[in-house]
Amino acid sequence: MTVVLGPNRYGKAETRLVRVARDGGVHHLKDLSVSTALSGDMEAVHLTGDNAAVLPTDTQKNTVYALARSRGVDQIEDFALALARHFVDSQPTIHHARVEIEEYSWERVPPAAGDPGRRRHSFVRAGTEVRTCLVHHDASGRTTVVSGLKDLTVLNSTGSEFHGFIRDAYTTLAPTTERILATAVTARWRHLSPDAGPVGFAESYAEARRRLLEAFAGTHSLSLQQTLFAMGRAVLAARPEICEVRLELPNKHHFLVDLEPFGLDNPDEVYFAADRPYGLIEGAVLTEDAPGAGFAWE
Ligand SMILES: O=c1[nH]c(=O)c2[nH]c(=O)[nH]c2[nH]1
Repeated sequence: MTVVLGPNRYGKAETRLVRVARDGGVHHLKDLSVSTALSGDMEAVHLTGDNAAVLPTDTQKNTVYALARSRGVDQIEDFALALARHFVDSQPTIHHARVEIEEYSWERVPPAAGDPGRRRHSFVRAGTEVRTCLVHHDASGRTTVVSGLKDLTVLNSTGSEFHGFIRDAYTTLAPTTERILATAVTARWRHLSPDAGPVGFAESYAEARRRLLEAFAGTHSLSLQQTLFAMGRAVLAARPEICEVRLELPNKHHFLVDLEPFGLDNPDEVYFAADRPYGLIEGAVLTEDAPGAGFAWE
Protein backbone atom coordinates (compact mmCIF):
# COMPACT_ATOMS: atom_id res chain seq x y z
CA MET A 1 0.00 0.00 0.00
CA THR A 2 1.26 3.45 -0.90
CA VAL A 3 0.11 6.42 1.14
CA VAL A 4 0.50 10.04 0.21
CA LEU A 5 0.20 13.28 2.11
CA GLY A 6 -3.17 14.97 1.64
CA PRO A 7 -4.18 18.60 2.16
CA ASN A 8 -2.54 20.11 5.19
CA ARG A 9 -1.99 23.40 6.92
CA TYR A 10 -0.47 24.49 10.19
CA GLY A 11 -0.49 27.63 12.27
CA LYS A 12 -1.13 29.31 15.58
CA ALA A 13 -4.73 29.25 16.70
CA GLU A 14 -6.39 31.92 18.83
CA THR A 15 -3.56 34.34 19.48
CA ARG A 16 -5.13 36.83 21.84
CA LEU A 17 -4.19 40.41 21.10
CA VAL A 18 -5.31 43.51 22.95
CA ARG A 19 -4.08 46.80 21.55
CA VAL A 20 -4.49 50.13 23.32
CA ALA A 21 -4.22 53.12 21.01
CA ARG A 22 -3.48 56.22 23.10
CA ASP A 23 -4.92 59.35 21.57
CA GLY A 24 -3.75 61.88 24.14
CA GLY A 25 -5.52 60.75 27.26
CA VAL A 26 -8.32 59.07 25.30
CA HIS A 27 -7.72 55.39 24.76
CA HIS A 28 -9.12 53.12 22.02
CA LEU A 29 -9.24 49.37 22.50
CA LYS A 30 -8.98 46.46 20.06
CA ASP A 31 -9.52 42.99 21.48
CA LEU A 32 -8.86 40.19 18.99
CA SER A 33 -8.34 36.48 18.66
CA VAL A 34 -6.19 35.79 15.58
CA SER A 35 -5.71 32.36 14.01
CA THR A 36 -3.17 31.90 11.25
CA ALA A 37 -2.68 28.80 9.11
CA LEU A 38 -0.09 28.35 6.40
CA SER A 39 0.46 25.79 3.68
CA GLY A 40 3.05 25.25 0.99
CA ASP A 41 6.09 23.04 0.53
CA MET A 42 5.33 20.84 3.51
CA GLU A 43 6.03 17.35 2.16
CA ALA A 44 9.47 17.10 3.77
CA VAL A 45 8.38 18.08 7.26
CA HIS A 46 5.60 15.50 7.21
CA LEU A 47 7.52 12.72 5.50
CA THR A 48 11.00 13.08 7.00
CA GLY A 49 10.79 15.72 9.72
CA ASP A 50 12.94 18.17 7.76
CA ASN A 51 11.79 21.55 9.09
CA ALA A 52 13.63 23.72 6.55
CA ALA A 53 10.40 24.95 4.94
CA VAL A 54 8.57 25.57 8.19
CA LEU A 55 7.92 29.06 9.55
CA PRO A 56 7.27 28.15 13.20
CA THR A 57 3.84 28.74 14.65
CA ASP A 58 5.61 30.67 17.40
CA THR A 59 6.91 33.07 14.74
CA GLN A 60 3.41 33.39 13.34
CA LYS A 61 2.19 34.43 16.79
CA ASN A 62 5.02 36.94 17.15
CA THR A 63 4.20 38.38 13.73
CA VAL A 64 0.65 39.08 14.87
CA TYR A 65 1.97 41.16 17.77
CA ALA A 66 4.70 42.86 15.74
CA LEU A 67 2.34 43.94 12.97
CA ALA A 68 -0.14 45.20 15.56
CA ARG A 69 2.63 47.56 16.69
CA SER A 70 4.20 48.45 13.34
CA ARG A 71 1.03 49.01 11.28
CA GLY A 72 -1.66 49.30 13.96
CA VAL A 73 -5.04 47.57 13.95
CA ASP A 74 -8.14 49.20 12.56
CA GLN A 75 -10.52 47.00 10.55
CA ILE A 76 -9.92 43.31 11.20
CA GLU A 77 -10.17 42.50 7.49
CA ASP A 78 -7.30 44.88 6.70
CA PHE A 79 -5.20 43.44 9.51
CA ALA A 80 -5.87 39.88 8.30
CA LEU A 81 -4.94 40.85 4.74
CA ALA A 82 -1.67 42.40 5.92
CA LEU A 83 -0.78 39.25 7.86
CA ALA A 84 -1.70 36.88 5.03
CA ARG A 85 0.26 38.88 2.48
CA HIS A 86 3.23 39.14 4.80
CA PHE A 87 3.51 35.36 5.25
CA VAL A 88 3.09 34.48 1.57
CA ASP A 89 5.19 37.33 0.20
CA SER A 90 8.10 36.94 2.63
CA GLN A 91 8.53 33.14 2.61
CA PRO A 92 9.11 31.24 -0.66
CA THR A 93 8.01 27.94 0.94
CA ILE A 94 4.65 29.37 2.05
CA HIS A 95 2.15 29.37 -0.81
CA HIS A 96 -1.08 30.03 1.00
CA ALA A 97 -2.14 31.82 4.16
CA ARG A 98 -5.45 31.62 5.95
CA VAL A 99 -6.13 34.22 8.64
CA GLU A 100 -9.23 34.16 10.78
CA ILE A 101 -9.97 36.89 13.31
CA GLU A 102 -12.61 37.35 15.98
CA GLU A 103 -13.14 40.79 17.48
CA TYR A 104 -14.73 41.34 20.87
CA SER A 105 -16.22 44.78 21.24
CA TRP A 106 -15.96 47.10 24.19
CA GLU A 107 -17.95 50.25 25.00
CA ARG A 108 -16.91 53.14 27.14
CA VAL A 109 -18.18 53.19 30.70
CA PRO A 110 -20.78 55.99 30.73
CA PRO A 111 -19.87 59.18 32.58
CA ALA A 112 -20.88 59.31 36.23
CA ALA A 113 -23.80 61.55 37.27
CA GLY A 114 -22.42 65.06 37.78
CA ASP A 115 -19.28 64.23 35.78
CA PRO A 116 -19.95 65.30 32.20
CA GLY A 117 -16.49 64.32 30.92
CA ARG A 118 -16.48 61.12 28.92
CA ARG A 119 -14.59 58.16 30.30
CA ARG A 120 -11.22 58.14 28.65
CA HIS A 121 -9.83 54.77 29.61
CA SER A 122 -12.60 52.66 31.16
CA PHE A 123 -14.48 50.07 29.12
CA VAL A 124 -17.25 47.52 29.52
CA ARG A 125 -17.67 44.47 27.25
CA ALA A 126 -20.48 45.11 24.78
CA GLY A 127 -22.61 41.97 25.04
CA THR A 128 -21.68 38.64 23.56
CA GLU A 129 -21.67 39.63 19.90
CA VAL A 130 -18.45 38.86 18.03
CA ARG A 131 -17.28 40.32 14.72
CA THR A 132 -15.43 37.87 12.48
CA CYS A 133 -13.39 37.69 9.31
CA LEU A 134 -11.72 35.01 7.23
CA VAL A 135 -9.03 35.94 4.72
CA HIS A 136 -7.18 33.71 2.25
CA HIS A 137 -4.22 34.79 0.16
CA ASP A 138 -2.07 32.65 -2.11
CA ALA A 139 1.16 33.01 -4.01
CA SER A 140 -0.63 33.46 -7.34
CA GLY A 141 -2.23 36.61 -5.94
CA ARG A 142 -5.71 35.24 -5.34
CA THR A 143 -7.23 36.84 -2.26
CA THR A 144 -10.65 36.34 -0.69
CA VAL A 145 -12.34 38.12 2.20
CA VAL A 146 -15.32 36.88 4.20
CA SER A 147 -16.67 39.16 6.93
CA GLY A 148 -19.25 38.30 9.53
CA LEU A 149 -20.57 38.15 13.04
CA LYS A 150 -21.69 35.53 15.51
CA ASP A 151 -23.68 35.34 18.73
CA LEU A 152 -25.90 38.25 17.73
CA THR A 153 -28.94 37.25 19.78
CA VAL A 154 -32.29 38.63 18.60
CA LEU A 155 -35.93 38.00 19.47
CA ASN A 156 -39.30 38.94 18.00
CA SER A 157 -42.04 38.63 20.63
CA THR A 158 -44.72 38.43 17.93
CA GLY A 159 -44.93 38.35 14.14
CA SER A 160 -43.91 34.71 13.87
CA GLU A 161 -46.04 31.72 12.81
CA PHE A 162 -45.32 28.12 11.93
CA HIS A 163 -48.00 25.92 10.37
CA GLY A 164 -48.77 23.95 7.23
CA PHE A 165 -45.84 21.58 7.78
CA ILE A 166 -45.80 17.80 7.17
CA ARG A 167 -47.71 15.76 9.73
CA ASP A 168 -46.73 12.11 10.01
CA ALA A 169 -47.08 9.44 12.67
CA TYR A 170 -44.46 11.12 14.84
CA THR A 171 -45.63 14.70 14.60
CA THR A 172 -46.89 16.24 17.82
CA LEU A 173 -46.01 19.90 17.18
CA ALA A 174 -49.11 22.08 17.16
CA PRO A 175 -49.37 24.59 14.34
CA THR A 176 -49.18 28.15 15.61
CA THR A 177 -49.97 31.63 14.36
CA GLU A 178 -48.31 33.28 17.35
CA ARG A 179 -44.93 32.41 18.75
CA ILE A 180 -41.68 33.94 19.89
CA LEU A 181 -38.95 33.82 17.26
CA ALA A 182 -35.46 33.99 18.74
CA THR A 183 -32.05 33.13 17.40
CA ALA A 184 -28.35 33.77 17.87
CA VAL A 185 -27.25 34.85 14.41
CA THR A 186 -24.08 33.57 12.82
CA ALA A 187 -23.75 35.40 9.51
CA ARG A 188 -20.81 35.51 7.14
CA TRP A 189 -20.65 37.34 3.86
CA ARG A 190 -18.28 37.03 0.93
CA HIS A 191 -16.83 40.16 -0.63
CA LEU A 192 -16.49 40.43 -4.38
CA SER A 193 -13.03 41.90 -4.01
CA PRO A 194 -10.48 42.06 -1.17
CA ASP A 195 -10.75 45.84 -0.73
CA ALA A 196 -14.49 46.27 0.02
CA GLY A 197 -14.60 49.06 -2.56
CA PRO A 198 -14.59 52.75 -1.68
CA VAL A 199 -16.69 52.23 1.46
CA GLY A 200 -14.06 50.24 3.34
CA PHE A 201 -14.69 47.41 5.74
CA ALA A 202 -15.96 49.57 8.61
CA GLU A 203 -18.98 50.90 6.75
CA SER A 204 -19.53 47.65 4.88
CA TYR A 205 -19.73 45.77 8.18
CA ALA A 206 -21.95 48.29 9.95
CA GLU A 207 -24.40 48.41 7.05
CA ALA A 208 -24.54 44.64 6.54
CA ARG A 209 -25.21 44.17 10.26
CA ARG A 210 -27.91 46.85 10.15
CA ARG A 211 -29.65 45.13 7.21
CA LEU A 212 -29.58 41.78 8.99
CA LEU A 213 -31.27 43.28 12.04
CA GLU A 214 -33.80 45.25 10.00
CA ALA A 215 -34.75 42.16 8.02
CA PHE A 216 -35.10 40.03 11.14
CA ALA A 217 -37.28 42.63 12.83
CA GLY A 218 -39.21 43.59 9.69
CA THR A 219 -40.12 40.14 8.35
CA HIS A 220 -43.45 38.67 9.40
CA SER A 221 -42.12 35.15 9.66
CA LEU A 222 -43.88 31.97 8.53
CA SER A 223 -40.69 30.01 9.23
CA LEU A 224 -37.14 30.71 10.31
CA GLN A 225 -36.10 29.52 6.85
CA GLN A 226 -38.12 32.37 5.33
CA THR A 227 -36.50 34.82 7.75
CA LEU A 228 -33.05 33.47 6.86
CA PHE A 229 -33.60 34.14 3.17
CA ALA A 230 -35.01 37.61 3.88
CA MET A 231 -31.93 38.47 5.96
CA GLY A 232 -29.50 37.34 3.29
CA ARG A 233 -31.45 39.07 0.54
CA ALA A 234 -31.53 42.34 2.51
CA VAL A 235 -27.75 42.39 2.79
CA LEU A 236 -27.26 41.63 -0.90
CA ALA A 237 -29.83 44.22 -1.97
CA ALA A 238 -28.05 46.96 -0.03
CA ARG A 239 -24.40 46.05 -0.45
CA PRO A 240 -23.00 45.74 -4.00
CA GLU A 241 -19.59 44.74 -2.63
CA ILE A 242 -21.07 41.51 -1.22
CA CYS A 243 -22.06 38.53 -3.40
CA GLU A 244 -22.94 35.75 -0.94
CA VAL A 245 -24.30 35.54 2.60
CA ARG A 246 -24.23 32.36 4.68
CA LEU A 247 -26.38 32.16 7.78
CA GLU A 248 -26.67 29.76 10.69
CA LEU A 249 -29.75 30.39 12.78
CA PRO A 250 -30.44 28.23 15.83
CA ASN A 251 -34.14 28.29 16.62
CA LYS A 252 -34.14 29.24 20.30
CA HIS A 253 -37.48 27.70 21.16
CA HIS A 254 -39.79 29.43 23.62
CA PHE A 255 -42.63 27.18 24.76
CA LEU A 256 -45.79 28.58 26.28
CA VAL A 257 -46.14 27.12 29.78
CA ASP A 258 -49.37 25.28 30.61
CA LEU A 259 -50.64 27.13 33.69
CA GLU A 260 -54.05 25.41 33.75
CA PRO A 261 -53.05 23.09 36.62
CA PHE A 262 -52.74 26.26 38.70
CA GLY A 263 -56.08 27.64 37.58
CA LEU A 264 -54.37 30.29 35.45
CA ASP A 265 -54.73 31.12 31.79
CA ASN A 266 -51.66 31.98 29.69
CA PRO A 267 -52.51 34.38 26.87
CA ASP A 268 -49.06 34.30 25.20
CA GLU A 269 -47.40 35.70 28.29
CA VAL A 270 -45.30 33.13 30.21
CA TYR A 271 -42.76 31.04 28.27
CA PHE A 272 -40.18 28.39 29.03
CA ALA A 273 -36.95 29.34 27.20
CA ALA A 274 -35.61 25.94 26.15
CA ASP A 275 -31.88 25.40 25.93
CA ARG A 276 -31.63 22.21 23.86
CA PRO A 277 -32.35 20.56 21.58
CA TYR A 278 -32.78 23.44 19.17
CA GLY A 279 -33.68 23.64 15.52
CA LEU A 280 -30.75 24.69 13.36
CA ILE A 281 -31.54 26.47 10.13
CA GLU A 282 -28.62 27.02 7.76
CA GLY A 283 -28.45 28.44 4.28
CA ALA A 284 -26.62 30.50 1.70
CA VAL A 285 -28.08 33.39 -0.27
CA LEU A 286 -26.21 34.52 -3.39
CA THR A 287 -26.53 37.03 -6.15
CA GLU A 288 -27.39 35.29 -9.41
CA ASP A 289 -24.04 36.26 -10.93
CA ALA A 290 -21.87 35.56 -7.89
CA PRO A 291 -18.46 34.33 -9.05
CA GLY A 292 -17.23 30.97 -7.79
CA ALA A 293 -16.16 31.04 -4.16
CA GLY A 294 -12.87 29.22 -4.67
CA PHE A 295 -11.23 28.75 -1.28
CA ALA A 296 -13.07 31.67 0.36
CA TRP A 297 -15.04 29.57 2.87
CA GLU A 298 -12.39 26.94 3.64
O1 LIG B 1 -39.25 28.08 11.70
C1 LIG B 1 -39.28 26.86 11.88
N1 LIG B 1 -38.79 26.01 10.93
C2 LIG B 1 -38.80 24.66 11.07
O2 LIG B 1 -38.36 23.91 10.15
C3 LIG B 1 -39.30 24.13 12.28
N2 LIG B 1 -39.45 22.88 12.75
C4 LIG B 1 -39.99 22.97 13.98
O3 LIG B 1 -40.26 22.00 14.75
N3 LIG B 1 -40.23 24.28 14.31
C5 LIG B 1 -39.79 25.03 13.25
N4 LIG B 1 -39.77 26.37 13.05
